[in-house]
Amino acid sequence: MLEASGAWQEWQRAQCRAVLARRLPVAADDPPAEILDSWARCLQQGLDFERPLPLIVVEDADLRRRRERAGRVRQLALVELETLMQQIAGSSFLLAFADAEGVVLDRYADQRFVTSTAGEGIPAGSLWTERAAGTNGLGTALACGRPVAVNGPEHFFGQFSHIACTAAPIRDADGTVIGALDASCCFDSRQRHTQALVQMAAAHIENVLLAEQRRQHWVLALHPRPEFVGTLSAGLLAFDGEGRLSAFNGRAVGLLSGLAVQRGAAFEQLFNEPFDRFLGRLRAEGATRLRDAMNSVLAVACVQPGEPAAALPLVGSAGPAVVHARAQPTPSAPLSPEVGEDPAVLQAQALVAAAVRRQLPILIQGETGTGKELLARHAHQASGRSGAFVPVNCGAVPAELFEAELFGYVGGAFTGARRQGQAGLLASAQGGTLLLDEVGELPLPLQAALLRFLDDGLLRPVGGRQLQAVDVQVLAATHVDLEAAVAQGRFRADLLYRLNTVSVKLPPLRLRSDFDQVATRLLHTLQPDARLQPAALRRLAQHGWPGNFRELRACLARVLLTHPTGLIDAADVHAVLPPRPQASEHGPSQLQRGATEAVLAEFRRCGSVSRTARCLGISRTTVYRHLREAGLLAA
Ligand SMILES: Nc1ncnc2c1ncn2[C@@H]1O[C@H](COP(=O)(O)OP(=O)(O)OP(=O)(O)O)[C@@H](O)[C@H]1O
Repeated sequence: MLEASGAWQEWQRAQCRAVLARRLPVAADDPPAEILDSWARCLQQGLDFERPLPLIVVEDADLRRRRERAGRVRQLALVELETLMQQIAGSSFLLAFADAEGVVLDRYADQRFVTSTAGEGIPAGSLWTERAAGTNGLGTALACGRPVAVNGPEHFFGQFSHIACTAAPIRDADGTVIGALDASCCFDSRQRHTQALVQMAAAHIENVLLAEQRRQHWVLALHPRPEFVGTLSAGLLAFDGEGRLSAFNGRAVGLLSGLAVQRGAAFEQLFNEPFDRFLGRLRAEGATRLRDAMNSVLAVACVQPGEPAAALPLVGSAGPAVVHARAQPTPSAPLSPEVGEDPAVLQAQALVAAAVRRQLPILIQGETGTGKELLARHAHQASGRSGAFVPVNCGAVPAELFEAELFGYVGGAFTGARRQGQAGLLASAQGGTLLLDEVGELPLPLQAALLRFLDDGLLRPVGGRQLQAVDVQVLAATHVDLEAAVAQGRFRADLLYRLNTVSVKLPPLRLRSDFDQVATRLLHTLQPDARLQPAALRRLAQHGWPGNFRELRACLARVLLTHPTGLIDAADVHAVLPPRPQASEHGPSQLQRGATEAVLAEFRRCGSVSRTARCLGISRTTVYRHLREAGLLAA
């Protein structure tokens, strides 16, 4: 916050509230602190909410000079912008790279956005400092040195209140801000994931710059788990020949929190070992572990002075000898055509693909049957990992057997165990991906064991003493609100924060914008020559679909049974749909109630859980859940 007197702060907040109240139809809460700080800076610089400033665009010659001066960071930014283009394809957006002075040097835009008024308003050469354009993504990220999102009315000038921007500054190895990336789109079509993608892109550029600019130093990549050493979650630290810290990235500060991560710090201030001894170990045995000064063990990969920067796993293609061999991800896995064209779904798909390439844990949320497992399979494919995809339903395995199932057991570990013991699911996912489906159902003691595994990547088979390191990409899926489960003490907060490093939410069928396409495609997989009349599609779209894709498939299969000719009209659809509440645009609790009522109606009609599950195309667990919610079964 700015240094300011209480009266000035009060006046400034009153101004902000007054302006927001005018811009928003309903009373708004205070905007986030970084927005208030930015508005305060704008007011201090003499800007007036009521008097927008004309856009400043630098001359062509100046733009050329700036592009030349930006050099390497611009080269890297252009590569990242191209990748981002593919990742957020389908939504209407503009991506920009600006220099440290806030001048847009390059922009990539979706055709729809570039020809809109908003898109035309952000040309190459335009100046976006707060002084020139008030609070905005690029200007505010550059001013505060942190990633920011500026949504619609949070822009200082009302003329930008139809735009949402998310921007992240880029720092060089000295920690100086040398540019920023931004993604802007129309406020109404903003996507929550864009912010994470922009931040990951900026972090990647910073890592490459650090490795390149400290080529003559020892560059270490660290993480508590070995398989994360080659990902964006790793901390990077560069040490000169004397063992003095010369550069580090933001993740390193987080991983070594509590220690003096600052330029000039001695290796020994951060680690429990003299620098020379560590180098000796590195030469002799290719050291892969280090203890920090708080005695935590970290996996480490190291690039020696003079080695090409690309030797560092997360900045180039060739891995150094000291890191585990790891399957190289495919650069951009093709999108599965089955998934659909809904922008939120495409966005989720792009985000998981980007996250697995960096081996980050992902939490996939969505109602039952929305395609969470399908998305997880896509993520596995996109990771390029050579091991197996192993899905496990945490609600289906009895709690007392689950630990053995997941971690494996040694012979004679418990009554009924096989004599020779058995490897667990985690071991079967070695080099591949484990999907923990219905992770909210994981019993509390197992949550602790899973957390321990996520922290150190070591398998502890039940009844055994030997630890085994495995390299597994962990994905989790859930249809329940895990934050609420945490509040109720049913789920560990620390585990949730590990699992949801990246989190995506799949929309239910009733809210998908591509409903007609997915229904038609699903019908064709059942009977290629079948056709849905437009009125039949409309009737289908009115239904609430508590079982989402499973229910839709079961319904289409029923229609085809009675209409083998395959030309389906609204009455045919109506005949196989149970009476139930219509799709609603209201809040989730009402939708949830609608789904429970629909399951209850079907249960009353057919009288058994199994038949209800079959008719609706949902699992029996889901039917039981709704019956519990309706009070028909004990919780
Ligand atoms: N976009 C889609 N188009 C057609 N079928 C789909 C689509 N998404 C999912 N399905 C199908 O719907 C069924 C349920 O999908 P999936 O198992 O991935 O959902 P889920 O969200 O994991 O369900 P649950 O929460 O009950 O485990 C599967 O048969 C899957 O093939």
